[in-house]
Amino acid sequence: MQEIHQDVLETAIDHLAEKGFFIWDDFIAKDEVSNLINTIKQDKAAGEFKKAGIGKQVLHQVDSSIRGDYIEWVDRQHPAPVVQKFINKIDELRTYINQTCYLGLKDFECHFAIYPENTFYKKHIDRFQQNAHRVLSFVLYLNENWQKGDGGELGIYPDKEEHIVEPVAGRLILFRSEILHEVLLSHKERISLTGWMLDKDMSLTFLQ
Ligand SMILES: O=C(O)CCC(=O)C(=O)O
Ligand SMILES: [Fe+2]
Repeated sequence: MQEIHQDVLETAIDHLAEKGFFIWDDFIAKDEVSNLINTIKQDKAAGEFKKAGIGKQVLHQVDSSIRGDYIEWVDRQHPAPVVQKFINKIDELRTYINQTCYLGLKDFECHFAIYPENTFYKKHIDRFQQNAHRVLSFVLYLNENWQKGDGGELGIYPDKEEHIVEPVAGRLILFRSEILHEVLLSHKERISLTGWMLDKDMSLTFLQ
């Protein structure tokens, strides 16, 4: 491991196994947070964001009564070095989780998300028939100066317990994709980088 401290990795694994989720503050440095925010602003201005839908391919539909965010998928082709750095860190985490938990995580996918004022994402799970390969979900929040009353918290419900997670800049939440969760009504624009670790190499999906 180069970037990530061993202690926090071990704690993350323990929490994932015991509770199903782990909150990781300051996952990236402050200047990286600013760089990602600027990247989102530029990409938004360049028209890279599309209204997010539910379901994949032919079953894809846009329904604002379920989710109101706009997304841009990002991968290693994205030109911003800060995106590459984040992806490398997620990959390092994926490798470590595989070595310790044998989850067989082969790949990941991720997108930037913008929730405009007064939007939300209703209760759902990330692993379902059409997204059967999502094993772990992660969300990096990028809301500088987030304050109580701004809304847009993540509600996460493992075993009927309720946890409310504030979407503060630099915080990453990692959780098992079958856990019920929602984005509560956001009273301000809310930005994040959301992704999934997958038990399948997506470059091979044509074999499906
Ligand atoms: O942004 C969040 O807190 C969660 C987003 C989410 O649940 C999703 O995109 O599937
Ligand atoms: Fe989700």
